Amino acid sequence: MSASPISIRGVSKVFRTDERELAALDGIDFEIPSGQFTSLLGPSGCGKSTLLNAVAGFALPTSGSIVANGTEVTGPGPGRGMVFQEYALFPWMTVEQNVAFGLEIKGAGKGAIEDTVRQLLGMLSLSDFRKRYPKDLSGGMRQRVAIARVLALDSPIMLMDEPFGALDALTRRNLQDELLRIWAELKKTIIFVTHSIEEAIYLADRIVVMTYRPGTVKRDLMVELPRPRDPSAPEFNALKRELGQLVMEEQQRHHTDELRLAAID
Ligand SMILES: Nc1ncnc2c1ncn2[C@@H]1O[C@H](COP(=O)(O)OP(=O)(O)OP(=O)(O)O)[C@@H](O)[C@H]1O
Repeated sequence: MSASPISIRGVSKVFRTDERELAALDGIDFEIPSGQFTSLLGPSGCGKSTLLNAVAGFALPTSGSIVANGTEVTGPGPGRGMVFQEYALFPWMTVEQNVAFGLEIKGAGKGAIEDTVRQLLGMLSLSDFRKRYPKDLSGGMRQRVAIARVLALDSPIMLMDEPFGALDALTRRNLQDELLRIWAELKKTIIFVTHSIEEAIYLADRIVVMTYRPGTVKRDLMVELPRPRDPSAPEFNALKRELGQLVMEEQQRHHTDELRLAAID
């Protein structure tokens, strides 16, 4: 694999509706090296999901280009797996059927599918739940299945859009720890969208802070704290304050913009 499995080059995105044009992203430009855990951080409306969807190939940029695994992104592809906040599981399938689904579509053999599913269910502590249906699982368990399902495809790139946003604090921390363990073991390149500053610092090698509309890169910094990270450590809190200031500036712009739009309506 090349040193930069993801290159984002001059990416802009404009949404056009009948009434107006909305510039969601403007001139985003950065490279993500292999195996890096990058977090996109920013308040609501700064284009985090839009950028992630562009890398996934779900909604392409208006201008600029994205190269993933050496190939220009022109649509979704097996080299990039996506985990959403909403679990996106098939409700009529059991846990093991959900995890096996992508492998069946790929045409993998029965034995290979069984081996992979067994290994992933073990890795995510889901073995005892393999015959259950999503409705009989907690939110945290469902999100484990969603992660296992993406891992089954063996994509070198994992894209995660606020995957733990709907979970309670304890479950969230458990899954963050699991994700770090899996990331270290499988050496995935991850882009993780969050609006939680603490989550970004806890997880990421690198944090890209985005500006409110149009989304641009406001700050791009490496998190040098050793792992496992301690959210009560002074260095952790110093970084939290620094990032909090940056995010708050953008939140303020969001607020001002909303007031301006309300005045126009
Ligand atoms: N399909 C669309 N059509 C029109 N506008 C859109 C569309 N998708 C997103 N937008 C707008 O683009 C901007 C960026 O949205 P996006 O969802 O990427 O932000 P975000 O940072 O991920 O926010 P959140 O954390 O709330 O999901 C927002 O103003 C949003 O309303």
